[in-house]
Amino acid sequence: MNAALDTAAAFEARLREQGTAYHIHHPFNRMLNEGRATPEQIRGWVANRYYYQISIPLKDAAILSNCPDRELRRQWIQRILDHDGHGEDEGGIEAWARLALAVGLSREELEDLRHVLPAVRFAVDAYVNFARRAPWQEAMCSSLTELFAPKIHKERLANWPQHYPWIEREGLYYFQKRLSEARRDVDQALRVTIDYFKGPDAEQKALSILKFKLDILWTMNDAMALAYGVR
Ligand SMILES: O=C(O)c1cc(C(=O)O)c2c(n1)C(=O)C(=O)c1cc(C(=O)O)[nH]c1-2
Repeated sequence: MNAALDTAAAFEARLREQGTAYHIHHPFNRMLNEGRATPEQIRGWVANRYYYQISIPLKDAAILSNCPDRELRRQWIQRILDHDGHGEDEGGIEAWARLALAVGLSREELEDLRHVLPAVRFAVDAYVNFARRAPWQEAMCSSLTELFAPKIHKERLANWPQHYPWIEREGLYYFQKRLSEARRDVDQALRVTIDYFKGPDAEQKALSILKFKLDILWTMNDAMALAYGVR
């Protein structure tokens, strides 16, 4: 029993070690969070990331469509509600739209996707397509970049108000909202991943899936750095 717990803890530690390749370390993200970005660069990032935001529920619906486990579906469906909203809750996509308005984009230019770069679109679509085709446990595992997301959201909440006082504070609500949601998401996805990927080969497979997802986020930043520059 203890050996099984040790193995699970060691596997989780290896997953967490992959955080060295998280986009928090990308020069474009570092520029944003260290206060060196121009309003145009911030607007470019927000408009491009919107494509990720609107694709997340499609990705999660694809996972649900492949998952025969009712109990897990009952938990996983919360992700779609978080982003699309339900009842009185406007949801994360609307919160992202508020961020866009706060940085000076119009709702029209956000929603018609005119600023979305081809490589960002390809990278995000690769994530959705992976979720459509892969076994649902692999697709759930690929969400584990969220292990590293609370730190990046916290950096934005801590640094953006001082570096970018021209952005209305309410615009940053999305990042606050994600702090607790991401922690809960990670608990679910970690449980599935630790249960499903047993043994060295399977663990290696999980690590390669996580790397694939890290690469998606990194590639989005590469594309934005090329289009909007890095200072
Ligand atoms: O701002 C970020 O850097 C960042 C990263 C990630 C991530 O690591 O995948 C997500 C989010 N934000 C996010 O807001 C979010 O809702 C989300 C869902 C997922 C996922 O893979 O299911 N990742 C992320």
